[in-house]
Order: sequence, then C-alpha cells, then structure tokens
Amino acid sequence: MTVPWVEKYRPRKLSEIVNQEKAIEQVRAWVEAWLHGNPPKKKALILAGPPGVGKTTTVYALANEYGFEVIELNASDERTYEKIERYVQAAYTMDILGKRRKLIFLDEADNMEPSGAREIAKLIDKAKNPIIMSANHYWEVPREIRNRAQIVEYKRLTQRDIIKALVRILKREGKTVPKEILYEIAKRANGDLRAAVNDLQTVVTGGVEDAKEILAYRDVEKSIFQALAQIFATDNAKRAKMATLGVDMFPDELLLWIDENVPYVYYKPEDIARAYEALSRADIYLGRAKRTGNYSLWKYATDMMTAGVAVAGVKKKGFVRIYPPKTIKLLTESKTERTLRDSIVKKVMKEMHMARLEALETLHYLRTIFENNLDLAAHFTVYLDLDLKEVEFIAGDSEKAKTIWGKAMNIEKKLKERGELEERVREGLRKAKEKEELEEEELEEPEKEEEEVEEPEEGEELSEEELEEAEREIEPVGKKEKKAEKKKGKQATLFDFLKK
Ligand SMILES: Nc1ncnc2c1ncn2[C@@H]1O[C@H](COP(=O)(O)OP(=O)(O)OP(=O)(O)O)[C@@H](O)[C@H]1O
Repeated sequence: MTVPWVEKYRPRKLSEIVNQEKAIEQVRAWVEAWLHGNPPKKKALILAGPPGVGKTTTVYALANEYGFEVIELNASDERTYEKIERYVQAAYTMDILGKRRKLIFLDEADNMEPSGAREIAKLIDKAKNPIIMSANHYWEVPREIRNRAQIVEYKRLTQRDIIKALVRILKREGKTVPKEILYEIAKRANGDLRAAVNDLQTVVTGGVEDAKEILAYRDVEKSIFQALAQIFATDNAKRAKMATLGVDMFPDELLLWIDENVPYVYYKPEDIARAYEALSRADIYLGRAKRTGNYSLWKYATDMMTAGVAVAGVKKKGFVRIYPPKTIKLLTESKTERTLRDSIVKKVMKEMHMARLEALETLHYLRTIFENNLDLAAHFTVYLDLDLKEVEFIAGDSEKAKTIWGKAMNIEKKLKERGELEERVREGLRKAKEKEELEEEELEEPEKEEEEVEEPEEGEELSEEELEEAEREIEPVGKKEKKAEKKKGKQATLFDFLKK
C-alpha cells in the first residue's frame, strides 16, 4: 500500500505548520484557556479558510502537543448530533493511554443542515470539551453556531510556501522532479497545499511523461482530480454528491472519468460490480435525458455516479491515483469551444435567471431549437444577445447559423423600427388627444376662437392606413420586447394604443 504523502508528511507539531502563525497563536490561547480551568467565553472555535491550508493539520498537531484525543465528525452527517452528545459532556475519559481529554473536531461546518445546527448550538452551550470546527466559507456556517464560536482565519498559502513544502518532501523521498513541473504544480494548486502534494505524488509515481499529460488535463479542468479523490475517499453519499459541484463538466464526460477509475478504487469483485451497476444506471438516465430532451434527469444521473459509486463497497486504503479516461479526447471541447460555451451559459444565467446547472441544461434545449426551428432560434439570438460565433456553436452548423443570424438581424431591425414607429404613433396620438381636448373646451367655451386650436403639424399625425400598417409590422418578438416594456414601467404599449 502506498501511503498518501499528505498523511505521511502532515506536520505533527504546530511549529511545523507553514505560514499560519497568527492563526496558531489564537488557537493555542483558546485551548490553554480550557486547560487552565476557565473555558473561554466562546466554547467553540471555527477555523475558516480555503481548502488545504492547514486547518485539519492544526487540530491534530494541537491534540498531539496537548494530549487530547480527537473525535472527528462530519457536520453534514445526520448522526453527528448523537455522536457529539455522547462526547460533549464527559470531560475526561479513560482509555489505554490513561485519563485523556477529548477534543471534538467538526469538519465542514459550512455544510450543516439547519435543524442539526440548532441542536449542535445547544450542545455547544453545555459543552465541557473544546469543540473545533472547520469551514471553507465562514458565512455559510449557520448563524447560531457562528454566534457561539470564535473565528480563526487561515490564509491561502503562497506559491513560495507551496514550493518550499514540495521541495522538503522531495528531499525526504530522495526524488527529483524538473523545476518547471514543480512550478507548474505550485501554480495550479492555487494555494491548496493538499492538492499540490497529491499532484506531486502522482507525478513522481507516474513519471515525467505522464506528468505532462496530467498537468495538461489540469489545464482543462482543475477540479476534476480533486472531485474524484473526494468521491473515492468517502462513504458518505451527500459528501460524494457535493464533490462534483464545482466541476465544470457535462455529466456524460464525468461518467467517463469515474468509469475509468472504479477498478483502482475497489478491489473486491462484488464492490466493483456494484459501482458499475450504479454507473450503468447513471448512463440510462443520461440516455433518457438525451432522447426525451428532459435534462432534469441529469441530476439523478449525477447522483448515481457520485453517491452510488461512493457507497458501492470497501475502498482501497491509501493513495489512489486518478487516471484521465482513455476515450476523453473524443469528447473534450477545445479551449475556444469551452470559452464560447461559457459565455453562452453566462448569458443564459443572466437573462433567464438560472443557476449554472440549469443553464447548462438549457443549452441542450437550445441546441435542439437551433437545429430544428430557425425562427425561434433567431428570437433567442436576439433575446440572449448572442454573437455569430455563439450562434454557430449552438447550431453546430455554419450554414444554419448564417440563416439564424440573418433572421435575427431582421428581428433587430424590426425592433428598432418598431421603437421609432411607436414613438411616432405616441406623438400622433398625443397631438390628437390635445386636439380633442381643445375641441371639448371649445364646446364648453363657445366664445373661444377656432384659430387658437393648435393643429398637429403635417406628417406628424399618422393616417389610418399607417396605423394599420403599424399593427401588421408589430408582431410579438419574444421576451426582449417584454423587457423593454417592463423598463418603461406603467407606460402603455403600442398595442394598448392601437386597441383603443
Ligand atoms: N500550512 C501548512 N503547513 C504545512 N503543511 C500543510 C499546511 N497546509 C496544508 N498542509 C499539508 O496539506 C495537507 C492538507 O492540509 P489540511 O488537511 O490541514 O487542510 P485543511 O485546511 O484542513 O483543508 P480542508 O478544508 O480541505 O479540510 C496536510 O496533510 C499537510 O501535509
């Protein structure tokens, strides 16, 4: 079994933790208050900061130095409350090492159910043991927990910190790696030392040629390796589902990645079979989504391939190397395509008020529309303010794209004319109304001279034919007009005028 380097080289002492001195000082002071018999006012501590910067490491090094036994629990686990309750009250317990104090470590406090949070808050109030939590996003920790906890902030590590840590590991392993690869790993880790150490181990075990390939993939998708490592490290269905949230990839591609790696993660044939069973069910959902155009099935597919695979059996212990799927090259988009897709998805998110996954689903619907209904496609082009390249990307055919583009231009033109026409009609009607009012006044005040009535200037008033033509011109052209109408507030639309 290969020991994961992140464990092998995890600092055992607080002093070995790199570049988090201020945080560690706060943690020490807090824990010493407990040990000196006057528990701090805030009986819980939240270590907040990006992943892989030493939060978990701090807890274990602390326990090591001060003789605590760590009870590590995951905040998102439904049974966490019962478990904490069991430990939180008994300050000291006996174990083979004698009388030891317990330290409760609650991971992922930013991923807690609201009902669980209320219960845990009550436990903090009666705690006789220190409770330390860790969170990537402090503000997502439920408020009742935040109120009862002192925050300790962890910094994102710099590239220099990361390179130093990697070099130290290489020395201790007696290995070397070309400098540019080391720099590349540090750059891509984006402050996450765990990711960097995992990359380094992958590169050293796989050889430099492999490294280039792996790093190239990282360029395509930074988080897929981390997401898979998380899925393959957990037996918790929810955690597994969460793991792929930040992965910018269509589910069919994700399936290939998971598929490729299943045999390296499970070793018992029946577990491998169960994992593949989950994958084939995911595949069925994907197929159905494609056939029926019901992309909400993607969610079930993703659940099956993450949670379904994560709970399939007993995983190999230790470091699992993640391999890119062999068939992936057929599927992955080029950088230009990805940029195009991203900009379209952003437009869909903005104009249609959608979350990312929903917008990706919508992109699939748009594909069907752009292939089959060029008129509707043109309306969407205007509505989403797409450019020609984006239209080509969705239509998947430059001839079709040109037709759609031409139609969209026409709609734009009509919209513009319509705006001008509307203005003219409104002006004409205003003049007519003024005239009518004056005539009424005249009836009431017969003494008034007729010449005083101001006639609308010639050409400003529209003839009946012109009004009819306006009505024919103005057909519904999708939501863009609705938006324009909305912007005008209560102002009546051209239709309202014409209906009168
Ligand atoms: N500041 C640091 N100094 C030394 N090693 C570090 C530091 N930060 C991270 N590491 C290394 O990276 C690995 C991951 O760190 P750790 O588990 O503490 O991350 P974390 O901050 O708890 O992240 P997460 O929020 O994802 O749980 C550790 O095994 C350790 O080897």
